[in-house]
Formats: sequence, structure tokens, C-alpha cells
Amino acid sequence: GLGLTHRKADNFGEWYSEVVVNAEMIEYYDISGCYILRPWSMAIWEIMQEFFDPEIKKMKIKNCYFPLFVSPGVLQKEKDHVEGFAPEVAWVTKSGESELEIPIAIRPTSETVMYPYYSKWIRGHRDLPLKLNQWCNVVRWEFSNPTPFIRSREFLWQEGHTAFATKEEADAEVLDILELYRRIYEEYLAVPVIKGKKSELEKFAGGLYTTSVEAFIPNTGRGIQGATSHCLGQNFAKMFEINFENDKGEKAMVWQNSWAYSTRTIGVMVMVHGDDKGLVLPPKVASVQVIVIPVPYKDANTQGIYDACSATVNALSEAGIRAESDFRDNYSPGWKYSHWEMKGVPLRIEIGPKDLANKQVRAVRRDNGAKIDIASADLAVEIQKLLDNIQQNLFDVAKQKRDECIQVIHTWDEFVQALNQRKMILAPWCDEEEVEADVKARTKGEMGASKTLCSPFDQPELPEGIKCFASGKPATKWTYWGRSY
Ligand SMILES: O=C1CCCN[C@@H]1CCCn1cnc2ccccc2c1=O
Repeated sequence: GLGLTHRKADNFGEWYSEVVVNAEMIEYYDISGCYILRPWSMAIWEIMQEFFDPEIKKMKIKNCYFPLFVSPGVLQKEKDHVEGFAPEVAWVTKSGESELEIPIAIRPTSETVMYPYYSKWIRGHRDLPLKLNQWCNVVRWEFSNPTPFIRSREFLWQEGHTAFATKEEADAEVLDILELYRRIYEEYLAVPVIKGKKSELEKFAGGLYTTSVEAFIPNTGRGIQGATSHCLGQNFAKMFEINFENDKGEKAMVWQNSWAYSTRTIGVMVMVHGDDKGLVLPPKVASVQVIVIPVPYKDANTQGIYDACSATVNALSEAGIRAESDFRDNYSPGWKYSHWEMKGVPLRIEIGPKDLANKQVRAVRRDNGAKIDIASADLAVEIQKLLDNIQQNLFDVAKQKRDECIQVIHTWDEFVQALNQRKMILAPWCDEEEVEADVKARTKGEMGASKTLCSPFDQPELPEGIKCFASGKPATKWTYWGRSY
């Protein structure tokens, strides 16, 4: 039959895998950790891109494309951060029958691909700021449990790489990009996120500081990094000699940022909004926002019903609503209801003889199942209102559920208890790296250790004398902790 065999609350992992396949988003591939992105998910990626790309163009960031392949010399150049990642680097060692003289790496990220050329192109302050972005795939041969969209060996992303004359410009851009990532999650995917700064232990080791938008999956009680915007400082400028003659004629190193969001965004949306009928798409990212289904009854004016369906699709399309009809005569209306619910289409319109007679349609919401009769005369306006309401409702419900998972604690015992209750924990912390490492060690288990997710920019009041929950030392900031993906 059509339904799911696993319930979201009972077996989240199996439920998720089934939803992404039954909603025709993903097809599993014969290489582990690799997945086929079918049109139903590619359309979501494209809709987000249609928002983000014009936004970065407004910021005078230009798209480019660098090679997929990295020569070993430059990849190792960035030793301190690469060594941690080295096991994930995939290598080309042969072409046809013959071994390559020197193996070539496949990009896991493009700093080392791009920055030798930044060094060549940046000479004087007039060459700054240099702001490039690329939409591409990257490969990281990870071994921990692969999950469609969330953790795959190849994924699509955009990676921005910018260079400035001053730290102030870099700092400002880091936050401008982070706001775009918040908008992708909260305005398009209807997923609440928290903006904050990563700890020294969790940040990108090659950079100066890392900011991120953090999401949370209530069903697993795990945080997930939604997107990241790093200030690299002058670390890569030093390594790749990216200098310029500043307006005082002195030789100075550039200040750089790098930032990315990936197809992981789609997986987070599925996990947050999906239910036991399948995918639930926020209208803003739904390639089909309204599916119109004829409900003929015996010989009662069947042609009239089909004509009304076509007229409905046309009226909605003219109003800029993405509407389609399902006229397949080899499936029953009931089968179609389940099929399009599984695919997460936000609104279904049914047109039967009664609707025809009353010059109305019956709309059914995917988010809460409500049935609404709408006069055909007011169709486009009322349907758009419904879609806007669904978008807002999905966000509000997700935010309420996420907020219920947040637990403020002050002591170690409260921390452990909240962790076992699968909470997203807000705790006062002394901000000492070894204390974080110690918490990781003390919370190791088959569920994975707890780590910092981010220190929110929006800091609650920290009264004098509050102690760090883990070390007992004076706390200096509130930080979110939890298990994570
Ligand atoms: O996040 C971003 C945003 C986009 C540009 N890159 C930065 C940092 C990537 C960090 N990273 C992540 N996995 C890796 C895997 C293998 C080699 C190197 C790396 C690596 O540098």
C-alpha cells in the first residue's frame, strides 16, 4: 500500500529514510553514502538558490567555477586543519589502466584550490575586496552513518570566499551572510534556527572564528549545524601569501571569510516538518503548492468537473501559484490524496459534482488536515492566503516544539538529566576549551558525546557570581550544548 511502515515517533531513522524515498526526493545509489537527488528535491534546492544567488549578487559577490581536482602540494599546505580531515579526502590515483604519477585529490572544500590564485590576482588595494562564490559539489569520504541530505559523501553547496583590506569589512560580511542563512531556514524552510558563535574547539580550525545557524531535531534530541560563516582572519593570507599594498604603500595581508550552506538544509526541513503521512513541504519551497484532483461521481457531468479543474489550475497559475492537476484515470481520488500527501504538497483542491454545482472548490491543508470550501470567484486570493497561513503555521509549530526542547540548567546533574531527556541545553560556561573537552569525555556514550552547539549572539542576562555548570569557575557566557549530527 501507499502508507509508511514506520512512525516518526517510533523509529525516526527508518521513518526518515522511507519518507525521502516515498516522496520521490531521493533514490538510493549503489555506492554507500551517495544518493540520487530526484526532481522533487532538486526543485527545493533551486528555489533556495533563486533566493540566495540574487542576494549575494546585490552584495557584489560574483560566481565563478574552480576545478574539482586539488594537487596534493596545496592541499597539505594548510596542515593544521587538513590533518584532522585527511581521512575524508578522496583521491584519483589512476586513469584507465595506468597509475597517475601523482595522485590528485577531489575537493572537499575549495580554500586550497582558490587561494593560490587569490594570491596571484590580489596585488594592490584596488584589487580588493575580492568576493567570489561557487555553486558546486564537494566530496568527503565520511565513515559515520550516512544519511540522505544530512551526511553524504558527495553533496551540493555554495561556498563563498571573500578577501578584504580590513577586518571590519570581513566581520560585517560574516554577519550579513549569516542573516541570509537565517532567512533560508526561517523564511523558506520554516525551520527556527539560533545564530551564534562556535567554540574554539568546534570552530573551523583553519579560521579565526566561526558563526553558524543551529537547528534542532526534537525527535532525536540532536542539534544540527544548519550553515556556517567563518572569518578566516589572516591565517590563509599568511599561508598563501595573499598580500596587497595598502593605501599607505605598506605591504599588508588580506582579511578573509568563507561561508556555505548545502543540501543538508533539505534534510533538516524533512526531519522537522515530516509526519506519519510523509513529507510536509513549506509552500515557499514547494515545487507544486496546490494539486487539483477531480472527483467524478458516476456520469454526473464528468467533463464539467475536468474543465473546472483545468480552469482552477489556470486561475491559480496566473496568480503566480504553482498549481497542477492530477487527471490520471488509472488512480482513484483516494489513492491520489495519499500520494500527494506523501509528497508533502501543501494544499489539495478537490472538485466533485457538489462543488461544481455550488461554484466552489474544497481545499484540504497538508499541515493540519483542515478542509475549507472556497467560492471559485475568490479562488486565487483565498488560496494564496491559505498558503501564507500554512507557511507561518509550520514555522510557529516548529518553533514552539523546538522551544519546548530547550532546557536552561545551572549544575552538572541538571545537565546530565537534560541530556538524557534529549534537550537542547542552555548553560552558563567558563568558555575554557579543556572544560568543553572534559564535558565531551564525560558524556561519551553510544548516543554520542555532548558538545557545544553555539554561544548565541542573543545572550540572556548572566548575573554576577553565576558558576560554570561543568567547572564551577565563574561563567562568562551562556552556551547551547547537546548531542549533534
Ligand atoms: O565550512 C566552510 C565554508 C565553505 C568553505 N570551507 C569552509 C571550511 C571547511 C572545513 N573543512 C571541512 N571538511 C574538510 C574535509 C577534508 C579536508 C578539508 C576540510 C575542511 O577544510
